[in-house]
Amino acid sequence: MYELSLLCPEDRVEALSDALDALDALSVSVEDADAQTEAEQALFGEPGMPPPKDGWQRSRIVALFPTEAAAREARQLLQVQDFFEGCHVLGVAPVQDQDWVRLTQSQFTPVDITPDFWIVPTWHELPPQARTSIRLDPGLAFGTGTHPTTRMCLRWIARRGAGGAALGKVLDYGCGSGILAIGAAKFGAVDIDAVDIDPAAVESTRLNAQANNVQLRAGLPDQVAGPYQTVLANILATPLKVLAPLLCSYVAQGGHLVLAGILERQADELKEAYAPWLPLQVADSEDGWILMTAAR
Ligand SMILES: C[S@@+](CC[C@H](N)C(=O)[O-])C[C@H]1O[C@@H](n2cnc3c(N)ncnc32)[C@H](O)[C@@H]1O
Repeated sequence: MYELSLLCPEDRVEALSDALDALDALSVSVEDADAQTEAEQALFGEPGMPPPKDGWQRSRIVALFPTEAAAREARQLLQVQDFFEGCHVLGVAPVQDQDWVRLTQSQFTPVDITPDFWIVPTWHELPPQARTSIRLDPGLAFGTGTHPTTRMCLRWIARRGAGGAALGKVLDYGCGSGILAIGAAKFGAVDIDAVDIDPAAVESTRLNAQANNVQLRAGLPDQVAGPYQTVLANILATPLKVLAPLLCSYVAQGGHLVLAGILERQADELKEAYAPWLPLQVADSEDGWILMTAAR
């Protein structure tokens, strides 16, 4: 296979990508041409905040073609179009044949949450020390066990569950892949709701629960039926602040609220936002992220 690489300004990305699709490119990918340089700019802000930028200043577009002739023909056709003004051809080059499945799989290896609790992709053997495990492959929804926010929530679940304290009825609010809900089931919870605003996450949670022989109810947030002994929410600081009264109202007497997706510097604003309902405390930290918990 051959790849045609182009450099273009922000306002040409869509036209060029559409044209490459129309020219039967097998795939088209768009990258920040200034990534890892002084000129790199943030593109996404937190949900609820204005995005810092609509698109990258300069993008590198890479289109894959089955033959060199097809890649060169696409280059020639594009160069004479009006919308190509301001764009540049970086080159046409062969792509090394690789075992892409093996390459992708090699990037996802078993992850330890505690010495004996592991997240393991289905194509890997279970590590011998994994007394408890979640089988999970990377998919459309967030939550593979590698992100510090997910890991801290799982550690909290494992500590509490392994310590003999019942997790009781559990709510995983913003379930993504369902990893926290499945983790709670692995540590003894039997009555579990897992909800997300993203239908793809709900579907992913259902499939991952099935693959792990776990019973839970996955759905949209309107299916929440509290109160719960354990409320888990790994979202981000801004939505967590907006959700404060709602999430606190779901926590049963004697229950626990566990929040992640919060940066160290955001601890005070979260404490303040939750103070009318529950006294949040920092319970764990990893790589600049913190876990905040409260008991009712
Ligand atoms: C960071 S992911 C966490 C996924 C998983 N629970 C974990 O810990 O890895 C956050 C999830 O929250 C969902 N989400 C964001 N805002 C939400 C809201 N207001 N209500 C419910 N879910 C929300 C997103 O769709 C996403 O799947």
